[in-house]
Amino acid sequence: MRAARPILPWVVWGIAALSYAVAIINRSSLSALGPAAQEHFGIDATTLAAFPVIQLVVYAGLQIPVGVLLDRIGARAMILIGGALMIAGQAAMATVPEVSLAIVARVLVGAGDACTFISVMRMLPEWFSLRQLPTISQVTGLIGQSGQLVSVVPLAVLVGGAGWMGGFLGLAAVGLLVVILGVVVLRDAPGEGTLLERITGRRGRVTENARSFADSRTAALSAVQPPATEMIPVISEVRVRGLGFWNRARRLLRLPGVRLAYWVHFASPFAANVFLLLWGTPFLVGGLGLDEAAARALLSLTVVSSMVASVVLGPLSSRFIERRVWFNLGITVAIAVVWTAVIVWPATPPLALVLVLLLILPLGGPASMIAFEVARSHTPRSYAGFGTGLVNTGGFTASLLVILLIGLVLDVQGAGSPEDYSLHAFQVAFAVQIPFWVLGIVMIVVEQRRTKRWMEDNGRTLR
Ligand SMILES: N[C@@H](Cc1c[nH]cn1)C(=O)NCC(=O)O
Repeated sequence: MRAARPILPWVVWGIAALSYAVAIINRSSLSALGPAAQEHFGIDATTLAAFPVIQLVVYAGLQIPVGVLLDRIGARAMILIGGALMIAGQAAMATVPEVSLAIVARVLVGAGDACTFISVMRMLPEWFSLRQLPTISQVTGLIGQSGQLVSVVPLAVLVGGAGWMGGFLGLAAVGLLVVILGVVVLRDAPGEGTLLERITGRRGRVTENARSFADSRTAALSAVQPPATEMIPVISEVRVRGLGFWNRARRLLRLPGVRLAYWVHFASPFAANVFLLLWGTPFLVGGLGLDEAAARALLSLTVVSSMVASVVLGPLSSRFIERRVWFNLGITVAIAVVWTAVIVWPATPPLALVLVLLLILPLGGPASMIAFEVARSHTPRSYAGFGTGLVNTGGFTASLLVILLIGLVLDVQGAGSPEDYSLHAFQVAFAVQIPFWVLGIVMIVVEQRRTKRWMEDNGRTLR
């Protein structure tokens, strides 16, 4: 008799993905509330712009420490700690009277956000088969990114109706609800208990009988090979006493596959992040002369395009595992080419070209998820958190640098504020992306070759 298919992996994944969606809601909670925040704290636009930058700095800066901690205390604890930090941050945001304290609140939100995504990604391989993982990861990204939609309309409506304090306390309450669900449901791996079970000292039947797709011996799964991470003995699984951070980092970076994953994440998502986090609306309105409603409608196109790409790329990169890096590279090159066309266009670019840009640009987000697949294939298991955190810094450092450089280049041209914006100034400013694409694309090609050679030399096949 065939054993029933396990349900627990789906339940654990559902709460983990929900935690990530809440992290994104918290991350983007100020995106539609700029004027409300300015009015509430009495701040100018420059101070307002500091919020997303500080948050990104905190997020990117914490990826590696969070990754190291993740390998020590596990994904369940990190997701719950992340949730608690975000609740504290949003409760503080709701109640503090001064902008300096609001920045501290934002740092808490950024720190909690930094704990969430890579912990969710670390948890998935414990519950799903290698064949399922690319699709599950993409859908996780899709669910998370849909959190952005919540912060745009429902949160703005909530703050409009219940006021600043009511809105942000409401957000903290949603976070609390999801953390409570996490305390009851999240488990690092089959057989490991929930936090509630740890606190009460009682292990329930669900934990005792837990099975995952990763270890079940169904006919479909028996064809799937064991994870490559188990097979790469370059780094000893034995914890070496006193092995310091830099030593670990050096050992990890010696693996060409890990470096490849880093550059894959570096090259693909920054253009979309930069556009969606800060410079998209100013460019569409101040550069192309569209009205705000048209800009919003065009920006919503990016969400649709990103969702379609997530659904397509997961199964594709699972089916054609040898080509997954080329899918990422193809998307990055397409983004670079279309953006470059907009940048060098001698007059106002035609609407058709802008539409193509807005459809191609968001593919970088789902494409960057391939980096985590590459990292998983090449990172030894006990370094998985560290590796995921390291890879995740790629896209976010690139995004942060490009956001700052665009602002700087606009300022240098004397076009730093809305009344001075011009198409030409934006075209020059957005050109700062070009060296980032060139660097990313060259490094992907170089590291892809090195990885291939390394695998041949070590008799490995890709899994
Ligand atoms: N590439 C993004 C996630 C994504 C998935 N689909 C669209 N974007 C990423 O790296 N996310 C990390 C995070 O913390 O959100």
